[in-house]
Parts: sequence; C-alpha cells; structure tokens
Amino acid sequence: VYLAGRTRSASPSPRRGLPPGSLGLPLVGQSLGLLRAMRRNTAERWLQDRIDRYGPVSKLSLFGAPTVFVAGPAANKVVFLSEALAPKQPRSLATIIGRRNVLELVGDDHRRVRGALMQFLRPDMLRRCVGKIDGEVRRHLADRWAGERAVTVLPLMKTLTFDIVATILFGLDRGGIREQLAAAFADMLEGIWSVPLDLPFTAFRRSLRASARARRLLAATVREKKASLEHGRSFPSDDLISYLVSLRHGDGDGGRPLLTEEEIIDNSIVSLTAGHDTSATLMTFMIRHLANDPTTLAAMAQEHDEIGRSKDGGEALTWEDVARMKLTWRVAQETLRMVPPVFGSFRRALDDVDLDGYRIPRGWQVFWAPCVTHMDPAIYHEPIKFEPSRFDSQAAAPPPPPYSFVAFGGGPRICPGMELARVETLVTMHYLVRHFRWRLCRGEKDDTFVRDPLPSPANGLPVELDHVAPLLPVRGDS
Ligand code: HEM
Repeated sequence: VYLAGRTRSASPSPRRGLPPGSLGLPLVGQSLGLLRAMRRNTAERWLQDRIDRYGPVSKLSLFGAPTVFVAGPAANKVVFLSEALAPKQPRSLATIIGRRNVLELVGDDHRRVRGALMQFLRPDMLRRCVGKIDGEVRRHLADRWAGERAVTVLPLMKTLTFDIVATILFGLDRGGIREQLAAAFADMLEGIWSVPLDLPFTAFRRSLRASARARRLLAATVREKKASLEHGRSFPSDDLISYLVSLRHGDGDGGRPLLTEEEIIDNSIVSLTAGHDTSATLMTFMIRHLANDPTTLAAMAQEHDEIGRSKDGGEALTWEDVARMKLTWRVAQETLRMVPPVFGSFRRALDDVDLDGYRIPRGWQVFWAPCVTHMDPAIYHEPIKFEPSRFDSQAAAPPPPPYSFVAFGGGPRICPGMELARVETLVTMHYLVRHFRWRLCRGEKDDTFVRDPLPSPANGLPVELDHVAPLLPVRGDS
C-alpha cells in the first residue's frame, strides 16, 4: 500500500498513458510468477503470454518496484540508447562487486572506465592473446577431458573460462594466487543474487567475506603489477590489470592515474563475474546442440580440419585461424539466439521516458529480455529451428533488423567482452571438434534447462566421450 501510494505521488499526471497491464499486489507484484517460471524453464512462455495479452510494452511490478517490460527491436533500441535510462542492478550485486564497477557507473565516469576496459578488449589487442588462450584450452582438455570416458560439461567449462580470464585479464599463472582467487570467487558467487541481509549464516554474509578475500588478493596483484611495470619487468599490454594500472589522464606518463585502485579492483571483479559463466554457458549449449546435430558437427569438423592440418607440430592457433572459423561462429550465434545466457536486465528511469506512445514515469524500472525478440517469427523465420545460416552475411535472405539479435545487449553498454567471448569459444570448439566426439549420457533429456539464474542443462550436461585424435602438448610445456 505504501509503495502504491508513493508511486502515485511520485508520478505527475501522465502526458501520455501508462502502458497496459496491472501492477498486481503491492511488493509481491508478479515477481513470484516470473521466478517460478524461470525455475521451470517456462520464463519465455511467461513473457510471451504477457506480449500476447498486452503487446510488446506492458506494466507490471517486479521485486518491489513498478516496472515496464519491453520486447522487440524498436523498444530494445530505446532501452539501449536513451540517456534517461540508467542501469539498475540488485543491491546485493553492487555491494559484493563494488560500487565503482562499470555496471553501476553513469555519464562521464561510465565512459572513462568503460573506455579503459574497451582499449584492452579491442580486437588488435586481443589478437596477441590468442596463443595464451590456446595454451589454456589445450592444458584444460589434456588435464580434464583426455583419457576420460565421461565428463560433466558445464562445471568444466566454468573452470576453463575462469582460467582464461585469470590469464588474459589478471595475468595470473596457474597455482598460487589463481587457486586462492578461484576459491574466493566461487564462494562470492553463491550469494550474489541473494537477499542483502548481512547477518550471521546468510549466503549474503558469506559472499561478502569471500568478496573481501578476493579484493585482498587482487589488491596484492595490482601492487605487484605496478612494481613490475616500474622496474621494466613487464609491459602494459601483458594483461588487463597491467594495462589499467598504466593508463594516465591525458597528460602523459607523469599524469594522474586514469582509474583509482578501487576502480581497477571493482572492474576486475565485474569482468570475471560477467565474463566466465556467460561464455561457459554458450559453450555448454553448443556442445549439447552438436550432440544431436551430426550434420552441423560434420560441417564444423571440416572447417576445423582445414585449419588444423597446418598445425601438425602442435603450433598454437593464430588470430587469422580464428577469423576463418566462420561456420563455428554462426553456430555460436544461433545458440546465443536460442539460449541467450543473459535472461534480461533492468534499467531505472532517471526522467519520464516516451516509449512506443506510452510514458514510463521517472523512478520506474524497465526490464528487457532478449529471448522474446529472438523467438519472434516476424523476425526469425521458424524461430524454434536451429539454423546457423541465418547469420550468414553472404546468404540470400536479408539480415535481421538492428536490435533484434541482442544476446550481447546494444548501444553504449553493449558487452565489452564480446570479442574475448568469440575468441575463447572458437578456440575451445576447435580442439573439442578435432579431438573428441560426445554423446549425451543415457537418461539425460536433451532440450530442457533451468535458469540458475543463467541457463543450466539438467545435471550440468554429462556426456560420454570418444577420443578421435590425441592432443599435442603445448609447446614449452613439459
Ligand atoms: C557469451 C558471453 C557473453 C554474453 C552473452 C554477455 C552478455 C552481456 C550483456 C547482455 C550485457 C549487457 C547488459 C545490459 O545492457 O544490461 C553485457 C555487459 C557486460 N559484459 Fe558481457 N557477455 C559475455 C561475455 C563477457 C566477457 C567475456 C566479459 C569480460 C570482459 C564481459 C564483460 C561485460 C561487462 C563488463 C559488461 C558491462 C558493460 C557496461 O555496462 O558498459 N562479458 N554482457
């Protein structure tokens, strides 16, 4: 009642009408229905039912706040481009990851910190990292897949993507700090979506403590990188932390640091959080799909055999090799279309916003979700069919309109890790397809998943393995 009253008094009389729909019961609103649907893997249906009933823009109440749910390219465009819509994360996330992380920042601060991240994650910097990613993938497969009769894919892919981020972004070698950080990080994630109650025995309290451990480890890493750069033992391009530490405010080497130590640590944590489960989910669902689609797998095997033929001495893949994996990237895009790892996210209206003829009042939330746009038959012909050629730029069919493939978001907040995700996925699929064949373990349903909150196949996707060809050791490894 209080919230409903507050909402009414905070909203001046509308110039345009509010979107259709109902705010439901105070506080609870429609939150329980959506959460239940997410757990049962019927969230897409739940959202689609709203669209069938009210159209692509409707009001409801989620997690205690009046909300406008939007879907479709036109609404996505407004969400991504409107300056009056700022990101809104759950309070638990900001407290655990840190208040200076890029997801929390707006305006000039967002541009400065995001710009710094993007400078390191841009293609011409990442091309130097392909060899390191190749090394991580091959070591992972040799340690965890080779010689095994069966593996459970999702947890292994999470380990792999953690190791890639630890190497490329933090410059941490195996063992030592990297293992301690992995343990702290796993504990931290447990409470990241919890109710933010800092009381003994709550998931949130455990997560906060783990976050403090991770921050201490990263602070020590930042100090070590600074000293190493000052003594000329390393280069800014070695890893993201070295790069961020070396950036200065416009006026050359003597200028003030562009990012504070707190910003470097918070944004290292957010990159790890945003970057490892998402890519692991993409690879897991590609593996699941390929287990049931021998035609696509055979076409991919041909692509990778052609690239791998010149690597008989165990040489690492290069940027140019990765650029040739066009079919594999189309398979990845189609997987992202059908199972986007990010279910959706929130914005908050800093001012009244006009959307599709409706008014979103200042202070309200906006919720956008890629899955509904991705399954719109008006955009994607037969959307439930897995069809990688939709993403073939040479194909006869016209490409989907802007803002209709939004697995990585769009506009000034589009995922800055998109290119890293592309390279690590392609390198991993290269070695998997060249060296292994896999079948879903008996009894595993092949088309279900729960949202946890990322999509997770039943039991983490156990598969039985056949070994097609032995993995060659990484050059320099004993
Ligand atoms: C398949 C893998 C990935 C997917 C599907 C994905 C998806 C997304 C999406 C949808 C957003 C936008 C959220 C919004 O607008 O509310 C986003 C933002 C972000 N992603 Fe990714 N991501 C992936 C990989 C990565 C990686 C590898 C990194 C590591 C650097 C990363 C770091 C970030 C960061 C820092 C943001 C916030 C950007 C900002 O607010 O300016 N992501 N991601």
